[in-house]
Amino acid sequence: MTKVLYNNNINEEVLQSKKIAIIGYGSQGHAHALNLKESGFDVVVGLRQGRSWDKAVEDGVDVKSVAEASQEADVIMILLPDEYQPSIYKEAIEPNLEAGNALVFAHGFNIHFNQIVPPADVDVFLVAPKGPGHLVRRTYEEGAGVPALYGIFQDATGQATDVALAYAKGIGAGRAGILQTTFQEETETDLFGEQAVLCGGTSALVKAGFETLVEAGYQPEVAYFECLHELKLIVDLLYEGGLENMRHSISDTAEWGDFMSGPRIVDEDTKARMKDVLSDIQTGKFAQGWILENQANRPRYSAIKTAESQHQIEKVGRELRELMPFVKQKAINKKEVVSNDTN
Ligand SMILES: NC(=O)C1=CN([C@@H]2O[C@H](COP(=O)(O)OP(=O)(O)OC[C@H]3O[C@@H](n4cnc5c(N)ncnc54)[C@H](OP(=O)(O)O)[C@@H]3O)[C@@H](O)[C@H]2O)C=CC1
Ligand SMILES: CC[C@](O)(C(C)=O)C(=O)O
Ligand SMILES: [Mg+2]
Ligand SMILES: [Mg+2]
Repeated sequence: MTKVLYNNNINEEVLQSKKIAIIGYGSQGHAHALNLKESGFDVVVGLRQGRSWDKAVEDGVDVKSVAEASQEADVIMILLPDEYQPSIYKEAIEPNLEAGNALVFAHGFNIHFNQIVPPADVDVFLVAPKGPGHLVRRTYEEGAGVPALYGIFQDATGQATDVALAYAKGIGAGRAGILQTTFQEETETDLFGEQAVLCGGTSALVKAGFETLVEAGYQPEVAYFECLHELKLIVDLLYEGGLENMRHSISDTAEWGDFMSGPRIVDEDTKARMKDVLSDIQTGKFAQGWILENQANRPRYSAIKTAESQHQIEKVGRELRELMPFVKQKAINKKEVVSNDTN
């Protein structure tokens, strides 16, 4: 089995004498900054003036411009949206890099697809949590953590691995498990997972199920509870104990239906299309398309985002969640975060 590291395998001393700049205070940025700070490390956040800046100040974090934070830090973690990283790196980070600094990423996209080419005299590594930033923060506060991958692209100082592991421990990943990877493996598996299973595959499955029931004349509210709301409860069982645990909790009727109908929905053709998706990631076709979409100011991204927000499942869901105070509460917390910054 691959070696999985936990807190007691890691000595964080190497990071204690260093200043860490977290560039960006969005989903991952706020989680890394606050977790590292509470783990006892010296953190500064690099931002432009705006919503995130105000939120970080409100959270009691030291905030400076991207250039200033990069200049004074030894370890610079770039937690900006992937598509904006290359220009901000060129303008405000690269001119402030010193030999022996560490340049860090939570996703390998820009290094792997050559959008950022760092100088040879800095360490370059990734610490990539395998979960959304808000959960990196929430689980840390609960005394738990989200697993993370680490990978070394350049080891100019000979300390890159030790610093990467200390960083991963600082954000709470050592409570859940830390695995070694490469930039190529992290980039390709992360893109595949989010497109085929976690985000793209799941959204498409949920919408198709909802539409099938509504088009057959069933109430949209019933379809919403069946195909979206209950998914969280089922996924909790998967998270806690895998497929077996989920199947232990559901009825035998559901389990038989799972065995009989699941493979009719996701069959060999689906798997062949998954392989196409993976191939587009591996060849760089997906990355090229996303880079061009951004260069054109995101016309397709914006149009699809608007259309998706108007889908019937979203309208029905908004209404139903208003009537569930326990779900609504979480939504309000999230909305506050979103309205105060972009995370
Ligand atoms: N989202 C996630 O859970 C995960 C993300 N990752 C990776 O982490 C990295 C960060 O992603 P994510 O957290 O989603 O990013 P977000 O979209 O949440 O980041 C937004 C942050 O970037 C800041 N920002 C945007 N443009 C600029 C700019 N021009 N100058 C200064 N600050 C700017 C925003 O500030 P402002 O308020 O001023 O706009 C905000 O603080 C990416 O590499 C991503 O692939 C990895 C694992 C999971
Ligand atoms: C699943 C999406 C993700 O890869 C993540 C939260 O891990 C992302 O890029 O946001
Ligand atoms: Mg991911
Ligand atoms: Mg991702």
